[in-house]
Amino acid sequence: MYKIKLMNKISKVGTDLFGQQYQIGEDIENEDGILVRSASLHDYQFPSTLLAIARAGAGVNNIPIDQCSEQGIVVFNTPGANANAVKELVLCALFLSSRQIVEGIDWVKTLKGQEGVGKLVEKGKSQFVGPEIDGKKLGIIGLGAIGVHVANAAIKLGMEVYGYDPYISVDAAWGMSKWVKNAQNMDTIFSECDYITLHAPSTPETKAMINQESIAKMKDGVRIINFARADLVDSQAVLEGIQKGKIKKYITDFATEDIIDQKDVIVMPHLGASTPESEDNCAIMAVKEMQDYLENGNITHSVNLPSVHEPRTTKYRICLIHKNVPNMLAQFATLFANKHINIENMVNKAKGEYAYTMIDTQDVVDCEELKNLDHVIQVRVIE
Ligand SMILES: NC(=O)C1=CN([C@@H]2O[C@H](COP(=O)(O)OP(=O)(O)OC[C@H]3O[C@@H](n4cnc5c(N)ncnc54)[C@H](O)[C@@H]3O)[C@@H](O)[C@H]2O)C=CC1
Ligand SMILES: O=C(O)CCC(=O)C(=O)O
Repeated sequence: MYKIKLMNKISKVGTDLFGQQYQIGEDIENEDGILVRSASLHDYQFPSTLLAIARAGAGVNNIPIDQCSEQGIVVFNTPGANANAVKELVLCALFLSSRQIVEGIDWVKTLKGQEGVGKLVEKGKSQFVGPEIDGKKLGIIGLGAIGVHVANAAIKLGMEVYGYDPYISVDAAWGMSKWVKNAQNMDTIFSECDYITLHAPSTPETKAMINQESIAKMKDGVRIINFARADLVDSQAVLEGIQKGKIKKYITDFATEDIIDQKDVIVMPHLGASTPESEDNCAIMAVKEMQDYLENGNITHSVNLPSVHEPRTTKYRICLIHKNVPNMLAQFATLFANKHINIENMVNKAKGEYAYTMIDTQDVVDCEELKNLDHVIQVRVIE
């Protein structure tokens, strides 16, 4: 029986995929796996039983990745599973940033009870004029699953699109419209674009990338959209930019105390991925990743360990998480040889400081001896 703890509401379409051998719930203790959306795990005490965390979503800044790696906990996410949902809301944000829609709607509500609402509307509407996006320049920082979707859609809407991503993947580049201009640096985005949208993860490198200095390089009247994470933007610098008339609008999916009631700031309650389609997609992908790891040791879409996937052909599979240092495989092979256990298949891959080895055998091995080897973090036998 595997125990799965739910840290957020996860779509039933996904959790229903867990079979009879799973116990799932919010109050589970000593869990083998955690399913989470945006809940923070930074202060969560991981039980020694925990093998894997699956984030039903893209951003993993709510999970202490280094700590997980040190404890041999595999962390998965669900790349691209919510990208279309976010793209659609970013397109909405583009229009909200241009056309004073929210402000206009709020104003209409203030006319309740007044005589001749129709006439008042026609008289007052000129205060809510805003430009069309057709022909304007959009800068996209981060061309991953979401950035590429947004770029392609914006091209179709007639925008001139500039993209910046120093680590763009081959897949993302293949999926992107050829009309997207390759910005060699962020300054090109800042100096050229009428609209700037952020789609890079929260990392030490992206922290406060929108700040006083970068805002100073932007065009007057720039509109900034942030559906990535709050900490990519120095909100005080944005408020200052708005006050000075440099920034026309700031639209974000992340509520922080200082911006929620400010003029020319529109704050959404982290709604980017909140569609039934995206919630189902993320849950299904996260559950499948978790199941395949717990039952077969296979790793797909992990952010801290390499992708390893092998069909099962033997009675036992020994899964080892260890440091990515020389001589590990030789030590494993020697230990198996000394026990006269034949290795029928062995695969080893590394990601950064950590590595993962799967060894398939017909005979069981004593885990304690493997665990006692230097640099071995976790040993598990799957039958
Ligand atoms: N508002 C919401 O509900 C959601 C927000 N997100 C946020 O959006 C981010 C992006 O999501 P995806 O596109 O699915 O992830 P992704 O991993 O497919 O794309 C991220 C892209 O950012 C690029 N990047 C990394 N560092 C960069 C830098 N310093 N400058 C420019 N580009 C950089 C990467 O190379 C990658 O291509 C997530 O990390 C998450 O924080 C994601 C999903 C929903
Ligand atoms: O699960 C959610 O609603 C948040 C999605 C998100 O921010 C992400 O996938 O990074």
